[in-house]
Amino acid sequence: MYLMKALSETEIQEKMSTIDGWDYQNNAIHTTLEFDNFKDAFSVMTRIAFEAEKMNHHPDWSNVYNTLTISLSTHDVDGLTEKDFELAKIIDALVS
Ligand SMILES: C[C@H](O)[C@H](O)[C@H]1CNC2=NC(N)=NC(=O)C2=N1
Repeated sequence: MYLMKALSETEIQEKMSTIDGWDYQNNAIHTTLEFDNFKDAFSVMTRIAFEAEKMNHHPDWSNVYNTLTISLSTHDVDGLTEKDFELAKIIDALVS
């Protein structure tokens, strides 16, 4: 299995400036999304799930009613890779 290279701290800072509304903390990037209701939250989760499956890159997330909390990291390298930022951008596009 080909493993992507974990990004360096400098590369992470650089990539953080290309996404809005995400925090970098504990080797992962995080966001919280709020919707009008549970149905909207779960509908977006379903759409994200299909994209994640296509990429074979899966979010760590939790949902409480209308709120979706997402953390992205690359478990295989125990860090952040291009894929995390790629998925973050896909998520942002889905909710914008
Ligand atoms: C074997 C399988 O391809 C890997 O475990 C994939 C699946 N989805 C994944 N998702 C995330 N977020 N990180 C990974 O390292 C990862 N690895």
